[in-house]
Amino acid sequence: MKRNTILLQLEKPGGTRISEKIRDIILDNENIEMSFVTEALLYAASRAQHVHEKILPALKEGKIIICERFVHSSLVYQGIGRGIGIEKIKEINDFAIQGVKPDITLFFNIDPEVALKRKTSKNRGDRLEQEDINFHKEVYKGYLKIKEMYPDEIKLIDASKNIEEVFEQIKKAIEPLLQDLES
Ligand SMILES: Nc1ncnc2c1ncn2[C@@H]1O[C@H](COP(=O)(O)OP(=O)(O)OP(=O)(O)O)[C@@H](O)[C@H]1O
Ligand SMILES: Cc1cn([C@H]2C[C@H](O)[C@@H](COP(=O)(O)O)O2)c(=O)[nH]c1=O
Repeated sequence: MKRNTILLQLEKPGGTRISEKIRDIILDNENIEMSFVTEALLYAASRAQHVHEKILPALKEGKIIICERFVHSSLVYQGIGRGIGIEKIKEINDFAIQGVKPDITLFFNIDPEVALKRKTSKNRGDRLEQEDINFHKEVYKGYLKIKEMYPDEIKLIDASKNIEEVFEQIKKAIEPLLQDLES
């Protein structure tokens, strides 16, 4: 289908009233007793609502969607970081997303220690961000593994560069795709 060029900026992984409530439960620093399985299912549930309420209707209207974080995040954080396994996480997410598949995924490649410093410079960070640095290193390695598994779907962006340079890389990565969609 020819897509029109309206960009729909969507929040992650909330983006709807219900998804935001689920996200608050996941990231609440007080929920220290949450099991890894519960965490994985809640991310999938939040994503299911997002797909149902926002993504599918927007796709039907021919809109181009930019979404921060999608299934790959769960594959690496819950599948690898939490040790549940990529296959199980893929299974529950396949059920959640009803066949929706991104045309392209941008992976902002940066040393996990630098990323964590950036993200926690203003506050102490959410329940996931407060995990030990080794967890974040595993997640980072997980993203590299996922990139090897799906080389054509994922484009690497060097996020160690300044914001202007990062923006230029993003434009270069998505421009061919936008041209394809408009032709
Ligand atoms: N290229 C860059 N160089 C230096 N600082 C950066 C760069 N890109 C982002 N930052 C800073 O790093 C912090 C986190 O960036 P950003 O909000 O883009 O990450 P995020 O993963 O979307 O965060 P979250 O989703 O948790 O809000 C912000 O304070 C932002 O200003
Ligand atoms: C979508 C998703 C996210 N996470 C983790 C990653 C972050 O530490 C927090 C919050 O996400 P944000 O978008 O950076 O604010 O949640 C995760 O573990 N699994 C996921 O599927």
